[in-house]
Amino acid sequence: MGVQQGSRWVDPAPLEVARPRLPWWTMLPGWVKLVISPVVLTWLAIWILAKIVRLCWYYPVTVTVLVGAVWLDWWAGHYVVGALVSVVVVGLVVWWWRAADSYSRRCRWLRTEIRRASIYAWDWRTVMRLANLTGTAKGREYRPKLKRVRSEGWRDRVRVRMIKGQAPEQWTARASGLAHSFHANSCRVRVVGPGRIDLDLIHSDPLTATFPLPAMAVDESSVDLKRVTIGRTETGKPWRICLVGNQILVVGVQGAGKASILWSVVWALAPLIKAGVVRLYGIDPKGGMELGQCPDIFHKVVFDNGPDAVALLEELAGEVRERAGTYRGIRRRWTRDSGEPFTLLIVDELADVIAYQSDKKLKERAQAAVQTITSQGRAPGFATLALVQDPRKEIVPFRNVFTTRIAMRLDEATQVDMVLGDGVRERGAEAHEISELTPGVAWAKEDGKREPLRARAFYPTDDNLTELRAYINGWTAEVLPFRGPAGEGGAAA
Ligand SMILES: Nc1ncnc2c1ncn2[C@@H]1O[C@H](COP(=O)(O)OP(=O)(O)OP(=O)(O)O)[C@@H](O)[C@H]1O
Repeated sequence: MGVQQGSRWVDPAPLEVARPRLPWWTMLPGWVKLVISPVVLTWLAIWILAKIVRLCWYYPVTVTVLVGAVWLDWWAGHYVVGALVSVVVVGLVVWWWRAADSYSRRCRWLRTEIRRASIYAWDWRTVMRLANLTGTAKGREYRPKLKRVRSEGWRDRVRVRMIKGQAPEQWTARASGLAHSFHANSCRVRVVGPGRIDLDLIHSDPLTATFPLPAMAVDESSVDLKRVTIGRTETGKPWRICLVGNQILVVGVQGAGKASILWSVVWALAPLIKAGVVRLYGIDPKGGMELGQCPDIFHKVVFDNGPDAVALLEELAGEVRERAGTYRGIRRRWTRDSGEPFTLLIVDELADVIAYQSDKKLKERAQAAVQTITSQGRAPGFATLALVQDPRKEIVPFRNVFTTRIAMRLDEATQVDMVLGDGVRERGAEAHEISELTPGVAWAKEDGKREPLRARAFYPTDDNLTELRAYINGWTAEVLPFRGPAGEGGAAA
């Protein structure tokens, strides 16, 4: 005999006749059916109402327009409705054609509803089954529920209620298949609450344009060391990093744009550096190729990885210990009114200082000093911004003391795990896939936050660095009279 599974019939054995089995309630006596019919009808009415409410919730504009059109049709006739629809459609096409940006900004709801109906709701059941994301228990199929969809142009955010017993990791493992099924370039899985996840289906990269440095902060009160803006995130928000109580490691191959993070941080801090609230120390083992562009904004700067660099590190490590000692029992952590400057150590190519050092003794001293600064500098107001190309353990053995880790373009997937930690790449942080054409793009992961963040640092130009230097040193551009050979007037800065 055929066996019913849900609403489907399983083929009977050969020669066996498939006999549909009638639902149990059809066998009930007539009077029982009569008695329970009001309950059944009420339940049916509630169910239909719930479906209508659900439809209005997910497609509010479509439902409103349809209801409006039906009412107008009844009130004014078919021709009026036809003319109005034509005008609206032509208007939308012209708007999209002439001002695509404002169209996609203002008509996001339209795009959302169209994409929800035509891509996600349309294929949801099939994709879930084929991707093995459904489950069966007691002959009943359980399916993840498609909830709210939000189309933002470059990505669609699709909220999903998982089925019971399911883990976000099961979705992460199928992210690539989901991206292909829903016509996206990639898919990231974010947990938004118990049993609920967001699928970010990405269609294009919003970080292809470079971001110039913003105007310099007008005064020191407008700079917050806990929220230093160094670029833009892919959602268009400011990319902020916290310097107080934080140690930052930036990893990226040559040309990944590490220096743009460095200068964006210094640019944002400029008023504080000028006012003496922030003191910069720098080590640039590449002979000053990077920090040598603004050497005089540093309290101290060394352009090699030899004894001078190690002496500077040891001096700072000593200060860390000393300041921590003076805080003991008096204050818990550095604040602006503690009177001492906040100290930021910038090391361009950390590996040169702590790993590629030929003198073993110097190497050990440098490692010990950097470890002291990074592990104990948190409370007494010492932060480190270390840039490195190679994240291997042999190069940076104490990666875990850096509380914010930034992965720029990397060579291999395994390096992403080394920088950002296990499991972060699976959540979408594919730093090894950052394009060579987008230097400055990075994935950042802060300790204590589950989700990594994708962003692009500001692009500092040579002129910006000249301005930075002049501002911090208090130089003013003086306009001098220019006398050409013929005695003509001119101007030069
Ligand atoms: N944020 C950015 N936006 C746009 N372009 C950038 C950005 N940062 C860097 N670039 C471009 O990428 C090039 C390489 O950048 P940069 O020298 O900063 O890389 P790096 O990682 O510091 O390299 P290295 O390890 O050799 O010092 C720069 O010449 C610049 O043109």
